[in-house]
Parts: sequence; C-alpha cells; structure tokens
Amino acid sequence: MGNSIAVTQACDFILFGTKGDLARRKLLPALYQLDKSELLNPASRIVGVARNDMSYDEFKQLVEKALNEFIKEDLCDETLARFYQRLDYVQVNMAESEDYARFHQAVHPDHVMVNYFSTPPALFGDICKGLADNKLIKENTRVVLEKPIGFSLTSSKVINDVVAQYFQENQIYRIDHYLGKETVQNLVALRFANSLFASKWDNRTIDHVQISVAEEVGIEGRWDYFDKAGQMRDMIQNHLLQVLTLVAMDPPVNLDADSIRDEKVKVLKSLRRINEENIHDTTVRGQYTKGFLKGNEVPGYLEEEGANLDSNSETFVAIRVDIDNWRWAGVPFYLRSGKRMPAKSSEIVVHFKNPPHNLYRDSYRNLPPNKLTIRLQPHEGVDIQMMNKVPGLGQSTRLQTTKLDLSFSDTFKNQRIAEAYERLLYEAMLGNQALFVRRDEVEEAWKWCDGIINAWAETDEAPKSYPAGSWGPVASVALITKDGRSWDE
Ligand SMILES: NC(=O)C1=CN([C@@H]2O[C@H](COP(=O)(O)OP(=O)(O)OC[C@H]3O[C@@H](n4cnc5c(N)ncnc54)[C@H](OP(=O)(O)O)[C@@H]3O)[C@@H](O)[C@H]2O)C=CC1
Ligand SMILES: O=C1O[C@H](COP(=O)(O)O)[C@@H](O)[C@H](O)[C@H]1O
Repeated sequence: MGNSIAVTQACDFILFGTKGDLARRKLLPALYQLDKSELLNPASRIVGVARNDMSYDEFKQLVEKALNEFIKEDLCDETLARFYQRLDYVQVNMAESEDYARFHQAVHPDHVMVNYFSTPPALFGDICKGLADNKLIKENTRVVLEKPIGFSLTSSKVINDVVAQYFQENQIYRIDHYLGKETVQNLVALRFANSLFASKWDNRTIDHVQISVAEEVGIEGRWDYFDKAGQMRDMIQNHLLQVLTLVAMDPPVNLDADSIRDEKVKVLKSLRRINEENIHDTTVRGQYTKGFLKGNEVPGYLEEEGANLDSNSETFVAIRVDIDNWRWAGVPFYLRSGKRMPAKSSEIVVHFKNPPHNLYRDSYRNLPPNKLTIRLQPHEGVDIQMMNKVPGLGQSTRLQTTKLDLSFSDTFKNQRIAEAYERLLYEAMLGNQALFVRRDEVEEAWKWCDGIINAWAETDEAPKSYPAGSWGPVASVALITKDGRSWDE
C-alpha cells in the first residue's frame, strides 16, 4: 500500500458490534494501521456501536485493550493519540429503531457514512430499518456486510432482499476477506500483467489446477456457528470459489469493479453441477478425530467445547470441479480445504502439460511437469518448477527439477504486507467495490454449493474420519489419483 493515495473523502465509520470478537481482533487493529499509514482523512471518525452504556473513556479502554492484544508490533504513540481523537461511542440496541436517532449527534452531515455490520446477519434488517427510519441513509451511505450471507441460496436471498429494500447494490459491500489478501490481489496482476501467462492460460497448456487451503486451527470455540456451516459453507462457498474465479476468469475489459465481477460470475455459471449422480466421484468430506499437531495432542471435532456427539458436519472437503466453458474444457480444478491439518498453508498450483514430444525419453519416461505455485499464505510468493540441465561434461544430459522462486519478503524487503481487513476497510472508505462480492456472485456460488450439500444430505453418509494433524481422509487421495494425478504437499 506504499503508493496508495490517502482516503479522499472524510468519512464516519460506524462499527456495529464493536465489542465483538471480529471487531476487536481484526477491525479495530486494521483501522489503527490505516491511521498509522496516514490513509485516513484527518476528519474521519470511528464510531463504535453496542447495546450497553459506555462512556468515551470506557470505550477508549476497550479499543486500547484490543490494539494491545492483537497488534504484534509496538504501538506508535503519535498514531494512538490521533486514533483516540477519532473515536466516539453510541449506545444502540440494534433492534430498537428509535435508538438510531442518537447517531445524529455522532455523524457529520457532509461525511461519507460507512456502516460496518459486524453482527449476526439476523440483525442486518433491523439495522437498515433503524438507519432508514431516522433518515440516516443518503446517496453516499454505504453498508459493509460480514459473512455468512446465508446458509443456502434461499437464506442468502432473504438477507440480500432485506438489505436491498434500503440500499442500492452500489452501496453494498459484501466482505470476503480472501479478496483483501495481498497475494490474492497479486494473482490478478500475475495473470494480466505478464504476457508469459496471458497466452498460456487455458486447456492447450494447462493440465489441471489445485487450490488448497489447509488450516492448522480447529473451530476455535465457534461450535454453534461452525456445526451449522461445516467446511463447505465456511470456506468453499466463499473463499475457495472466489480464488477459483480469479484463476479461471477471462480478462476483464478493465479493472473496474463490475468488469471484474462480470467475468467472475461467468465462471460460477460455468461450474459443472454436482448432484446425487456424480457426488461420489467428485467429492470427499471428512471430520477430524483426535490427533497430534506439532507434538501436542488435540481433541477431535466431536470432543470440541459444546459438541454434539452425533454431528455429521464436515471439517474437510475435497472436490473435483469442472468448468464447462471454452477455456477450461478438460482441465479439472481440485479444491481442498480442511481444519486441523499439519500446517497452515494456502496455495494455488497450476500444473502445465508436458511438452508435445519428449526428447529426453531415454532417461525420463515422463518429464516432471512445469508447475506454477502461487503461495497465498504463509511465505507469500510465487515459484515456478522447471527442468534444468545439471552442469557437466558427458554424453548424456542429466536433468534436474529446479525452482525460480520469488519470495515477497525477499523481493519487497521494506514493504509491509497489509492485513486483508486493512485493504478492505480502506477500499470501502474509498468507494471501490472491486474487492467485494456482488449479489449475483453470492447467489451463483450458493446455487452450486447447495447442489453438493443437498446431494450429501440425500446420501446420508457420515463424513470420513481423519486424525488431526494429517492431510485429510485417505479417500481424498483416491479422488485425485484415480485421475492419474496427485496432491502437491
Ligand atoms: N469472529 C470472526 O473471526 C469472524 C466473524 N465473522 C462474522 O462477523 C460477525 C460478527 O462476528 P463476531 O464478532 O465473532 O460476533 P460476536 O458475537 O462476538 O459479536 C457480535 C456483536 O453484536 C452485538 N449485538 C448482538 N445483538 C445486538 C443488539 N440487539 N444490539 C446491539 N448489539 C448487538 C453483540 O453485543 P453484545 O456484546 O452486547 O452481545 C456483539 O458485540 C458475524 O456475522 C460473524 O459470522 C466472519 C468471519 C470471521
Ligand atoms: O472465514 C473464515 O476464514 C478463516 C480462515 O482465514 P485465514 O485468513 O486464516 O486463512 C477460517 O478459519 C474461519 O473458519 C472462516 O470462518
């Protein structure tokens, strides 16, 4: 963000759910970092909203505690002083429309108003109504919606419809924090700023693509939410499908929000449907049992705090995705995501086809393929696996697989990598929707995921177990090896 311009307009950032986990862990620290980077307009204000009575000093203490707890580096006194001056607190029971009148003393009539709904979605309608009843919605009022946008197509429509009664689509910013990650942004640059890839990005050159998001964490005390969601709704419906669309989309006309989102929607519409007929061939779902992670014993899913012993929710999913369009016909995308894996690692691996003719067949029956790996996190960067001749004399050529490795931390040494939420809050304040998910994207993603979730329900099979600290159920290996391929680990 070193070359970014400052927020141009003065803005009132209203944080609904300011005492919640997300606000303390991610949003308040992100706002502090933006202030430190001098990207907040000097006149911008941050207004916390919760239902209990709190003085300014009590709210400031809450913010201070969150910053101390969740920002790893030393806090800067000058930024803190400026940041605290921006703070205000308004007590609102979000379900009580008349409480919203209190905002009139906290917001400036000429400021852009960005309302961040860091609350359960059940409250979104009440908040919109409260703002509308109190004449707080103007053309430059925006809403930022946290996930989950529903648990199915039907429930997502209910949420989208409620918000749409009060706001136009160009005022609605749906968060998918993967879109704020530096490396996910770089994916677009990598594809469209390098002619090397532009002409090599289809079924003529690419054999298959793997997108893996492995998490070390379990469900972190979120049983009530997670058990209703499962890994399919928690990770695949949003983060992995968003990454897939950026890998697979056609070049957008330009970098405007709608040009990009139009292309992403086309990909979602081209996903081959999965139903009871092909569910066994294309998906594997798993659930972790107790095991060891980095030498420590960790509980199984059914032993987590608050667990139901008979839960069939999945904590791991692997899927073979086919994209039925001109560019990707015959190129499977393998998606894999699970909790309690041996390491946190998110990456995209593009496997290229072998050269049309193998000149080295006397030594290599099959040449190892070129692979482009985009490391989303950690060790952010990009590498390409290539074949190279081992230096030396002699009649026979000895080859070796080698890597061209571009590590972000080595290449951009003095450049701090901003957290996803920093970028997203900044873009929402700027009014750029490119990194936010449009309604039709959410709904297309749900249509496809509902097919899988319903097919799993029809088969009524329990998820396959895998020990915590492993790469998922054995069946996930079979899912890809039956196609003559293997997971990159
Ligand atoms: N936590 C996370 O890591 C992530 C969260 N999300 C999503 O973000 C949203 C917020 O999550 P999270 O912070 O974890 O949730 P929390 O339950 O921790 O926080 C929600 C906040 O909303 C407030 N609230 C609830 N009802 C009312 C009401 N009637 N009036 C006023 N305030 C109310 C609560 O206030 P009170 O303290 O008084 O109860 C609480 O502070 C959810 O939609 C979640 O799914 C998405 C991704 C990750
Ligand atoms: O949205 C969510 O994402 C996190 C993973 O995010 P990451 O940035 O750490 O990769 C996941 O753990 C959580 O269950 C899910 O709700």
